[in-house]
Amino acid sequence: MENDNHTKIKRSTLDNLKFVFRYIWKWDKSLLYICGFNSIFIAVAPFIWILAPKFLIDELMGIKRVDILIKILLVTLLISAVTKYFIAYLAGAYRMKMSNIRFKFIDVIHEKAMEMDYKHTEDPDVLNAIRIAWRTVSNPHRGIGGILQKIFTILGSLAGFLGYIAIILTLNPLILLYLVVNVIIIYFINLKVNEYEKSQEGKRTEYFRKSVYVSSTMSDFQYGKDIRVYSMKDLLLRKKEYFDKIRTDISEDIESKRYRSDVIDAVLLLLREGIVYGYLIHRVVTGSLTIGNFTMYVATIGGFALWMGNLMKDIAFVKTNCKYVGDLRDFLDIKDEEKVKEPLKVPIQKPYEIEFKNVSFKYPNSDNYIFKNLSLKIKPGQKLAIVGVNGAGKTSLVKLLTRLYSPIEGEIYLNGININQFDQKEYYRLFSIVFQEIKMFAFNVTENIALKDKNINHERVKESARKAGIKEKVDSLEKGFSTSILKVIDEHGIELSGGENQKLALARALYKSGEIVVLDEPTAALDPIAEHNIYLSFNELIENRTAIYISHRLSSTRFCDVIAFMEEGEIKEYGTHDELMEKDGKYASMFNIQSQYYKEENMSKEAAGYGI
Ligand SMILES: Nc1ncnc2c1ncn2[C@@H]1O[C@H](COP(=O)(O)OP(=O)(O)OP(=O)(O)O)[C@@H](O)[C@H]1O
Repeated sequence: MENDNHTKIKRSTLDNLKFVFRYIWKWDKSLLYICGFNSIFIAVAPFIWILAPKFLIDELMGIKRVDILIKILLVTLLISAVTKYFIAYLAGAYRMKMSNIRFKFIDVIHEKAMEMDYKHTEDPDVLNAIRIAWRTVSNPHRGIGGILQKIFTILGSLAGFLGYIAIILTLNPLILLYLVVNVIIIYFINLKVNEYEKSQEGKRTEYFRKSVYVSSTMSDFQYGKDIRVYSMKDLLLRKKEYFDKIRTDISEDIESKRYRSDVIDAVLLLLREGIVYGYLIHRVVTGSLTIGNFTMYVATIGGFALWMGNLMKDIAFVKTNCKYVGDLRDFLDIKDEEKVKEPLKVPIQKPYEIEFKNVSFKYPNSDNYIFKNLSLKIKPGQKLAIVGVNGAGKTSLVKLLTRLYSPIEGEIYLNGININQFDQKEYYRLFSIVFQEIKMFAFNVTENIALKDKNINHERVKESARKAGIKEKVDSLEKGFSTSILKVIDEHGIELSGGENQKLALARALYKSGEIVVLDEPTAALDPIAEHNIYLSFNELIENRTAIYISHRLSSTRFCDVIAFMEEGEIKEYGTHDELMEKDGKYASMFNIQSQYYKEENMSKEAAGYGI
């Protein structure tokens, strides 16, 4: 997780706490008040049953006044009941508010995940970082939720500290010293175990993420066909088992370390109890301690040791969990590529001219250049077809144009201005794109076309669907344009065919009505009639916009003004269909191979009496 844009910064516990509290203060101050009051009650609660027995026993061993005994008992019960009530009430209020705070932190993570540079989304380190960040806020008892709980318990405990010390000092300062040393040893043992657990978190999260991926694949409808037809059940189960085994091994290792620390804890406790009880009994036997005081000291020392042990564990917990907060901050601090300080307005004069000038590019974490010194100009309103074999770099070109990735060298210009100069969001608005892998959302048809849920122009949605050739199908559905796609959110949702999805994606691009149209294999899944109709209305769809059309069906490129034939990241041939055919180069050869196939097919159909 330590590349140029994603570095781990060492942050102090205090700094991480400040980060958490700054957000909570911004979102819901009342949570801090609740925690503050809670810590006061937590501080008071243990002393009620430390002091009350002393007064009761002293009275019982002395004058035995019934009215006084009843008063002590009633006051004690009342204070105890009130304290318990408030602790329970505040705990409930805390849980509710803390959930909201955690949801807000989760939103912060999601926002970052959706806004960061696209290139980060394929980086496994970043994917792990998202998971770790998510774990920091998703569990109410760990990460931020746990820190907040503990920090106020710690404050409450510190307030009670003075009470315990005052009582124990009246017995013997050495006892206090002994107890403190005892507990500090426990603190360091705990801290070591927690830090070990933290050090394993990266690996544990990595395998958790892998296991979750396989789990979700196993129950994902989209993979269901392959899983069944290729009998993939065992393969997937084995993979999941392998990932889970590594996770479990890490957890077992941590648990065994925790177990050892608990054993040391128990031995120290036994020693402590033996020594302290022995000393107290000795004092009673020699007559220097009353039974009332004996009871009070036993309760105080037991309470103090327990309290201080918990306090130390809580501090160790906060210290370790603040490191998780550090992970969350590392994720939020992942740097995007530097943007221009004062972005330019996207020019309004259209249609747009696009120019790639000496562009070189390779994907992050890869040494292979996809393009070297690529230059290409698309004139205003021109329709460019890009063709070429698989992996030639056609889609990569679109990713660069849309600023999903940036060139390593060279520039891309829009109307003569470097596209990096524009505000990214405004620049995105220019594009109507149909990507090669079509993704539908589990929302209704209208939302899938408009890609928003407010201020939708329903007429335009229908018109776009009509032009894309999907309106008839949608109208035939019981709920028409309100029908949900996929069944993830709505059990009555529908599953569209590959071609129908492609038409819907086309309708989406038409609805957006961006000034630059990019169609990456838009008809690959369409039946010949639908494809033919799209070709017929191609000019109507695109109007006079600048357009890039990527296709393997070379016949479709005739609708474009100019064709670029790509191979190994280079434009090997460039010209109109007729020019390239005349050149008799690779394009012509590819075109002839395809048309030969059609011709042969037609001939055999003719021979079979189809008479086409
Ligand atoms: N995210 C990525 N990381 C690393 N390499 C990638 C990535 N995406 C694509 N590539 C590689 O870049 C090369 C060009 O891919 P691209 O998708 O641009 O090809 P294409 O011409 O559109 O292919 P096709 O006709 O199959 O769609 C391929 O070799 C591919 O493996």
